[in-house]
Amino acid sequence: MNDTSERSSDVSPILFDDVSQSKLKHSSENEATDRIIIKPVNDEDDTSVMITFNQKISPFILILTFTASISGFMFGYDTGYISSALVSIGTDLDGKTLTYGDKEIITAATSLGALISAIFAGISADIFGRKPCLMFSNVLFVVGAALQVSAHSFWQMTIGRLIMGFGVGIGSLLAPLFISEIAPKHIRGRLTVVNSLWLTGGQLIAYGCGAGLNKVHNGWRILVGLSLIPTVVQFTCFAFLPDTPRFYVMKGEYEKAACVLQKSYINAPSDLIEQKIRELTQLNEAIPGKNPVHKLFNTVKELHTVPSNFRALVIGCALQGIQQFCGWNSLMYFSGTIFQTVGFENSTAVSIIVAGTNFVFTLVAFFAIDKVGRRAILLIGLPGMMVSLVMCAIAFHFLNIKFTGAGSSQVENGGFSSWGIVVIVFIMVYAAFYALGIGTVPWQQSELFPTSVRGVGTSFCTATNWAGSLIIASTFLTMLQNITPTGTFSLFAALAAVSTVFCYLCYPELSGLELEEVQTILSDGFNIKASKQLAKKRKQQNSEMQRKYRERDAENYQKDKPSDELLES
Ligand SMILES: O[C@H]1[C@H](O)[C@@H](O)[C@H](O)[C@@H](O)[C@H]1O
Repeated sequence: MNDTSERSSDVSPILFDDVSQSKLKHSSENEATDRIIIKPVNDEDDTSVMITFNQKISPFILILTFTASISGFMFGYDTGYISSALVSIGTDLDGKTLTYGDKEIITAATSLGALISAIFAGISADIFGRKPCLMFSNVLFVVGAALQVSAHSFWQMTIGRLIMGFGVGIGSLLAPLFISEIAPKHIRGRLTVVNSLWLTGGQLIAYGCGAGLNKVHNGWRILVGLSLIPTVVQFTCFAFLPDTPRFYVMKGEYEKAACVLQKSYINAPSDLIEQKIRELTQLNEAIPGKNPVHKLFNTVKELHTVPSNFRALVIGCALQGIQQFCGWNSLMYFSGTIFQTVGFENSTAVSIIVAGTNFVFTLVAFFAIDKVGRRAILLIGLPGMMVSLVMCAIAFHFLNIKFTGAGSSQVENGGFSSWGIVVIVFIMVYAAFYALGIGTVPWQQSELFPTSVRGVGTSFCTATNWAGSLIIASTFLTMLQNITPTGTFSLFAALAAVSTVFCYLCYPELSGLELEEVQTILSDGFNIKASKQLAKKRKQQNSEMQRKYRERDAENYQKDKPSDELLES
C-alpha cells in the first residue's frame, strides 16, 4: 500500500444505504449485548468493531480527558487575561504608557505564536506522540509566563507572549485531538466539548481575576503568574499517563495500545480489543516515507488527493474560518470598548456577563452535541447569530455612534439609550447561539480525519482558526471606524448567512459514528442524508444497548438481593 490511489481504495467508498441495510450485522445472540460488528468497507473481510461492551465511562478516560483539557483552560486564560492586563500595566514597561500600537502587538503576539506552532504541531504529534507534544507545550507556557512576569520592557513582554502563544497553538490543536482519540464514540462529542468548557471557563476566570486584580499594584504580574498553576498540574499528570491507542497503533506499539484500550473499556474481552486493534491498523496505515520530510510530503499529498480527506479538510478549515469570521473574538477582545461606547459605565462587568453567556451555552452544547447532533446545533446556532447580528446592526444605526481617530478607539458617544440595551441583549443572544454551535463544533475537527493524516489535517484547520483570529483582532476597530458599527455587524451577519448555507450543504451529521466510519461517509460526497440516517441508527443502537444493560443490571440486582427472611434474621 504505497501509493495514494491504493490507499484510498482500501477505505473505499460505500454508499451509506449499504451500511445501514445490509452491512450492519449483529454477531451471535449472546454477543449481541456486548458488541456490534459492522462491515463498513467494500472488503468483505474487514470489520469495524464498536466496543460497546461496557457503556459506563471508565474513570481512566475521565482522567485522560480532564488532563488533556487543561490545555483548553490555558488557551482560554491566556487569551482572556490580556485585555485587563493591558489596562493595569500602566507604565510598568520601559517606564512609559503603552501606545495603542504596542497593545496591539502584545495581544497579537500570542495569536501569531499560536498560528506558527499550529502549523508544526500536527506533524510533530505524529512523529513524537500527542502526549510528549502537550508536555512540551507546558514547558513553553512556563517559559512564556516567566518572561512576562519578570518583564520590565515591552520587548520582553512581547517575546513572552509569543512563546506562550506557541504553547497555546499546540494545546488548541492537540487537546481536542487527544480526547477524540481516546473517547468512546457515543460520548466523543461531549468529551471533546469538555475542552471547550475549560476554554470558555478559562476566559471567564481570566476576566474575573482581571477585574479583581485591576487596582492591585503589579496585579497584572499576579494574573500572568497564576497561569503557571494549571500548566504544572497538566505536566505532572501526563508524566503518569499514556498516549492514545491510535497513536500507539500508528507506531506499531500494539501492546501499549491494547493496554490503554483495556483500561478504557473495563471488562471488554481481549478478543474484542485485538479485533479493534486490527481494525485500527487496517484502516489507518501509517503514511510511507524514507524520512520525516518525505513522510510529511506524502501526508500533505494524501490529504489533498484522497477525496474523503480533502472533503474533511474543506469542512474542517471552513468551520474554523467561519468561527472566527463571524466576529466573536472581536467582542471577546473589544467588548469593553463597545459597552463603554453605548453608555455602560461598568463595561468590565458587562463583558464578564458576555463571557459568562459563552461559558453557560458551551455547557448547553455539552449536553446537546451527541444527543441533538453537531449538524443540528450548527444549523440552529448560525441563523440565531445572524438574526442577533442584524438586530445589533439596526440598534447601532439608531444609536448613531461614530468611532473616530486613526488607529484609536476613541468614540463620539451618543450616550446611553434604550438602543444600548438592545445592543447588550442581542450581543448576549449572539453569544448564546455562538457557543451552542460554531464556537464549539469546529473543535470536533479530529473526527473528520483518519489517523494517518489527522495530525496534519487538524494542523491546517487550527492554523485557519488562528489566522482568522489574527485578522479579526487586527481589523475590527478599523472596520468600526471605516464602515461604521452598523456596516461591521451587517457584514458579520452576511457571513453568518453564507455560513448557514455552507453547513446545510456540506456538513454531515457525525455524532455517534466511529472515527473510521466518518471517512466512509465522506468518500464519495458530503452524503448529508446518509450521515443523518447512520447517526440516527447509531443513536438507536446505543439506546437499545443501554436499555439492555439496565435490564441486565436490574436482573443481577434481583438475583443478588438478600431475601426478606435473611434481612429479618
Ligand atoms: O471555541 C473558542 C471559543 O469560542 C472562544 O470563546 C474563542 O475565543 C475562541 O477563539 C474559539 O476558538
